[in-house]
Amino acid sequence: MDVQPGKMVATAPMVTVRPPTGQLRPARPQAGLASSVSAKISVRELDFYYGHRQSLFRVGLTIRSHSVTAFIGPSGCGKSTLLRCLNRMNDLVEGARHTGRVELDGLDIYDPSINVTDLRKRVGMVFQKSNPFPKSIYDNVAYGPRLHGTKDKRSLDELVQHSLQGAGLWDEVKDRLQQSALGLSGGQQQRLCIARALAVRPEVILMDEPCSALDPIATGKIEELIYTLKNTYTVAIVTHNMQQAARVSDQCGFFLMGELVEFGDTKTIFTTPRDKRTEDYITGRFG
Ligand SMILES: Nc1ncnc2c1ncn2[C@@H]1O[C@H](COP(=O)(O)OP(=O)(O)OP(=O)(O)O)[C@@H](O)[C@H]1O
Repeated sequence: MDVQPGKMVATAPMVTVRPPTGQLRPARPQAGLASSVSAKISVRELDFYYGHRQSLFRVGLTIRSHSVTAFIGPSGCGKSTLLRCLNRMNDLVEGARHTGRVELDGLDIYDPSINVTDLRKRVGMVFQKSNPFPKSIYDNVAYGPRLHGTKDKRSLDELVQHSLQGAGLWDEVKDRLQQSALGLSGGQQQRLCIARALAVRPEVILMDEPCSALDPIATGKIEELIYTLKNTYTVAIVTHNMQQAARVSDQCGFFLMGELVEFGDTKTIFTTPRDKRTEDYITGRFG
C-alpha cells in the first residue's frame, strides 16, 4: 500500500499512504464476504441547508462495505455536515433541511417509515471530544445495550468485554471496570467512546475528528484501531489531518465550500489527483 515518492504529484509533501503500525494488515477477507466491495451507504445529489444557507451542493458518493472512507478539506467545507447526514444527526438542528437521498443498504434513510433510533443504532457515531458519561467504565459500555433492552447480566458482561476488546481497551481496564470513566486518560476515554459505540453492534461507525484532542501516541492507537475495525464494520471519518487520511482510509473525498471536488481511492487522491484544487490542497498550497 506504500506509495513510491517518485510517483507522487510534483510538489506533494511526504504524505505516505501506509497503514498504521501495530496490527497492520487486516486478516484475509472472511469467506463469502462478497459484500466487502459492495455499497454500504450511497449519497445521491445531496443538497443541505442550515436555514437559508446552503452547506452541501449536490454531493454524490458511495461508501463501500468494510472499508474506511475519509472526508478531508479546509475548515467549514461541509465534512461534518455530510457525516451527520449519514445517521440523521442533523435532524436535531433547527431549520436544517436537505434534498437528495442517503441510502443505507439501498434504503432511503430519510423515508418517513424509518425509525431514527434504529438507524442510529446501525450507524453509530464517535465525536471529536470524548464524552464519557460520569459513570463507571462498565456502565458506560453497557448503557446502549441496556437502553435497547439487554438486561441479562451475563450477556451484558460479555458485550462489555467484547466491546472493550474491539476498542483495544480491555487489557488496560479489565481490573477496574467499576471505576469512573472520568479517571481514564483522554485517549482511553476516546477508545471507551468507541467501545460504547460498538456495544450496540452497529454496522457503520462515523468518526468526527476522533483524534483531534489526542497526543501522537493516543492518536496512533486510534489509527491502528480504525484500521482493524473495518474487518467488522464500515467506517467513515472526518479528519483535518491529511497524513491520517492517507494512513487509515481506503477511499477519500476532498471537499471545498460544500462541494465534493474529488472522491476516489486514497492512493490515487494522494498521488495523482484529477482536480487541480485537490492537488493544491494536498500539497499544502492552501487550507
Ligand atoms: N448547526 C449549524 N448551524 C448553522 N450553520 C452550521 C451549523 N453547523 C455547521 N454550519 C455551517 O455549515 C458549514 C459547514 O460546516 P461543517 O461543520 O460541516 O464544516 P467542516 O468542514 O466539518 O468544518 P471543520 O473542519 O471546521 O469542522 C459552515 O459554514 C458552518 O458554519
